[in-house]
Amino acid sequence: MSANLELENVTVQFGGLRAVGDLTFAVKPGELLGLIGPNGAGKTTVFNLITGVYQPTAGGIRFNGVRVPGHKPHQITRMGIARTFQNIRLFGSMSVFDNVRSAMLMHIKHGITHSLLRARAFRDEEKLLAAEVHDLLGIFNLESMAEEPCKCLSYGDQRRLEIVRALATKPKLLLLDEPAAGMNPTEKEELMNLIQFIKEKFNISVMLVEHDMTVVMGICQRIVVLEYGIKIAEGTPDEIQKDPKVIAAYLGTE
Ligand SMILES: Nc1ncnc2c1ncn2[C@@H]1O[C@H](COP(=O)(O)OP(=O)(O)OP(=O)(O)O)[C@@H](O)[C@H]1O
Repeated sequence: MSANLELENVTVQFGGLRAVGDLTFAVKPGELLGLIGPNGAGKTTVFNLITGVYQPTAGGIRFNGVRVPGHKPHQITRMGIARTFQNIRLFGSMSVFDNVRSAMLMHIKHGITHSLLRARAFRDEEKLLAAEVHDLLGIFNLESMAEEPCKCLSYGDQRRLEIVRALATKPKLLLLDEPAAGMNPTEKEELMNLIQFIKEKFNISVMLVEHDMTVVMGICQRIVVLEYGIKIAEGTPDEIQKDPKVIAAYLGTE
């Protein structure tokens, strides 16, 4: 099932700095929503609020009706929210396979004590797990590199692997933080296709933070625009591109 995320009047204050102020928006089931704004507008902070890295000073966040604040990041991952980061965060010397396997372990039912008591159940799950990892790597054309240390992969492949790692936790909502950073035009084109493919294939909602306007305007169904932590606009890519507030605050600074 796809996801429904609601932020209602969310504020977060860091000492004297209000990084996000009174922010309300929703990501609907199956939607691809863009979150844009100039540097320091509060986009990554919003991801950190949704994933439990920060707690809101005020306001509410609900995911499929369940309150998010108060839960730890790994509990929120289990609720079905996965993310990638601005800077690639893979285990460089671990193999591609093990990077994806470690993310998928989130879903192993049996703990160590249980495994000792029921070695067979553990072995069965390990086999299932390995098969699922290979399936995922196959879908994303990374199967032939499964045993390579992931630091040997090209930059584009590492970015793709990060997305695969996030998908391995079986999310209903995927948060992508600047996935096109450092990519050339061909890689960006491939990334746009990949994001749309993922959304359809896995029937998930996607939230995209991205500075590249070709990518944002090309694939997002709706866009929320932040400036100094405040929402200044929300609408379709067409509406956003014509919005005078957005042009002044954001596109005007390009
Ligand atoms: N833990 C923190 N403590 C203090 N200030 C913070 C913290 N996290 C973020 N900020 C501040 O909040 C503001 C928003 O930062 P954030 O990283 O969310 O912006 P952004 O829109 O993602 O920027 P960019 O596009 O450059 O990545 C900035 O002024 C930042 O310095």
